[in-house]
Amino acid sequence: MSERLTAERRRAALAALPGWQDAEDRDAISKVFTFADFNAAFGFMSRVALVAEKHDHHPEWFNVYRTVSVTLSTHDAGGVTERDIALATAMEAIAAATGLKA
Ligand SMILES: C[C@H](O)[C@H](O)[C@H]1CNC2=NC(N)=NC(=O)C2=N1
Repeated sequence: MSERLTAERRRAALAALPGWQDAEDRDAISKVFTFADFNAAFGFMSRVALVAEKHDHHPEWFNVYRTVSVTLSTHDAGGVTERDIALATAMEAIAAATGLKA
């Protein structure tokens, strides 16, 4: 669970996660979510926070009004692992239920 992904696994995982891409400046994955309004953005963050704490795996994120910019990596592994893919997948499900802007 906490070894860095092979290039092949990483490509396949990203292909299944719309909007997620390799971070520009480090070994991580990132996405900018845009919600309908601040309420939806903060509701998303609140729900994700509960999942993150449960998994003991936490996003780096930055919120401005209705956007939430997220970066995920596994610090101990120095890169992207299945733990990041699992959290990104959970974030997709939560975002879909939270009021994403079309
Ligand atoms: C001690 C604790 O398990 C670690 O610091 C956890 C906490 N949350 C974490 N979150 C993320 N994204 N990466 C980590 O490596 C990480 N490590």
